[in-house]
Amino acid sequence: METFLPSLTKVVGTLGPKSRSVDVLEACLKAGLSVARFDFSWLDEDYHQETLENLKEACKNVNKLCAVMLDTQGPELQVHNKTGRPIELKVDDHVTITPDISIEPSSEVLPVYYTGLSEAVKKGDTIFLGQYLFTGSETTSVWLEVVETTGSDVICLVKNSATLAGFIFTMHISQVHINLPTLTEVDKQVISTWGSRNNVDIVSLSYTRHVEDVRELREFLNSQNLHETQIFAKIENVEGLRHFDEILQEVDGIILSRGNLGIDLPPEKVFLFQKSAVYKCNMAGKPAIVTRVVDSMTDNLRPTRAEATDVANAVLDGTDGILLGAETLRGLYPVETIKTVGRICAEAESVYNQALHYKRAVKHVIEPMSREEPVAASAVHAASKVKAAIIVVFTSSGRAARWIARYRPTVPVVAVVIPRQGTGLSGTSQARQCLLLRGIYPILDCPNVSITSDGSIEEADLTFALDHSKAVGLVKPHDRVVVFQKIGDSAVVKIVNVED
Ligand SMILES: Nc1ncnc2c1ncn2[C@@H]1O[C@H](COP(=O)(O)OP(=O)(O)O)[C@@H](O)[C@H]1O
Ligand SMILES: C=C(OP(=O)(O)O)C(=O)O
Ligand SMILES: [K+]
Ligand SMILES: [Mg+2]
Repeated sequence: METFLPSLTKVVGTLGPKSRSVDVLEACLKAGLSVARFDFSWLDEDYHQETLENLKEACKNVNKLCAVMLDTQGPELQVHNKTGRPIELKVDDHVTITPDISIEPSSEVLPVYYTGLSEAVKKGDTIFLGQYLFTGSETTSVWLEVVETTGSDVICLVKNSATLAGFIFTMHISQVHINLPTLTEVDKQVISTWGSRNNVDIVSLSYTRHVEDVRELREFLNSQNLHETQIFAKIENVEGLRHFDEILQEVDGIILSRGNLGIDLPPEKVFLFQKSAVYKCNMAGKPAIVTRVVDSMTDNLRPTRAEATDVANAVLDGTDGILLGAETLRGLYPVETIKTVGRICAEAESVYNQALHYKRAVKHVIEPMSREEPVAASAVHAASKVKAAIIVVFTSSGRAARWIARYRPTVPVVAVVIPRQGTGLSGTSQARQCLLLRGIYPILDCPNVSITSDGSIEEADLTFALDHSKAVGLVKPHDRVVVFQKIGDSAVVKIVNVED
């Protein structure tokens, strides 16, 4: 049987060839997909638009919300293999990387559109190249070591035999600064057309390296009238990690891109950065998303035991969401992958040390301290004391939902999103952005109820929330529910019983 909310932890799925029909998207949503990621490193606006239209239809058919995330290309280096013919590389052979993109890629030469490469690298540096970098059992991506540079060319030693398949290969050079803007002209173009047309909920800023990158994107979004769009910084290299604290202050959320991070860092360092970064996000009350968890499910129905354990550990670390890439984009089992990840997350949530987390969250004060936040904390505390089935929170901006999520309640939180009066905003973006927060299940308020300080209307709205929760099976008659709401200037926690 399908549960309505398979897990409190959210699943972000990258949409592509294997996940763009209405049927598959409906199945993905039912399996627990909350956020759709459109990766503009691959394919064009028309392709992504078609997928998005199908997603909208699927959402309507299954009556679920799904957030839309635009992922930028950023300063990603790519080798374009126009013919699509596979390229064989043999261990111990040499291969030359050249900025001359008029050359066809082959076993001898790999053209990449970046002129500064030979000046940026030195002997012994590590370069990775592949359609989907380093999955662990390598046959489709390659590890190269820089031997020498001649002029603008870089000569490398091949460290593992591989067949590069596909039309675009991503190149990653470990711990080397790429002198290209984080928000490129191509990205600006995509945001101003595709992003604006679809009023995207989130931009995922690939290769965020400095806080200025975030500020620049914010300014650009504002210039495009995308004031409501949130920014998630994708941390993919050591440069981004080094500036993590400043970046975290400016963004709405963090994506730990472990695909790239895992090859930028020595392997033994990855786990600690994950734990530390997720912890910082938790304390700041901002969502943390972890990527690259079940690579092997791209071609297999079951994850490896290491992958399954890794998903669980990400949940125990406090992550809000798991981002699936190749698994949903071009994998054979997009729906099964979402289901499997959801089941592992739910199992880990059931043993999550919420009490310890709660204590730490209470101790860590976010400046400036808001008066409502401690009340949100007591709502979460009350929910566990009275064994509430759910928490209901009323929010306009999503802020109140974030406060509640920060204390990591063990029960689902129904966030009723009330459009802020006089702004002309519908609240849809705010509701969908809540889909990135662990445990938060947003519902859009019934559009006809206008908000006054009149108690009767507020009661009517709680009835609406409880009826909906009953209908989807989150509560049943006689369950207890904790409500967190603002009435005028006061923040209120109350405990109610669900009626028959
Ligand atoms: N039971 C209720 N029915 C309808 N509206 C409510 C109810 N409880 C609270 N509200 C309203 O919901 C809105 C929550 O928005 P707000 O306080 O601005 O939250 P946030 O800071 O999260 O944006 C407030 O306008 C509040 O008065
Ligand atoms: C998700 C990642 O990046 P990409 O955008 O290349 O899929 C990653 O590096 O983990
Ligand atoms: K990208
Ligand atoms: Mg990446």
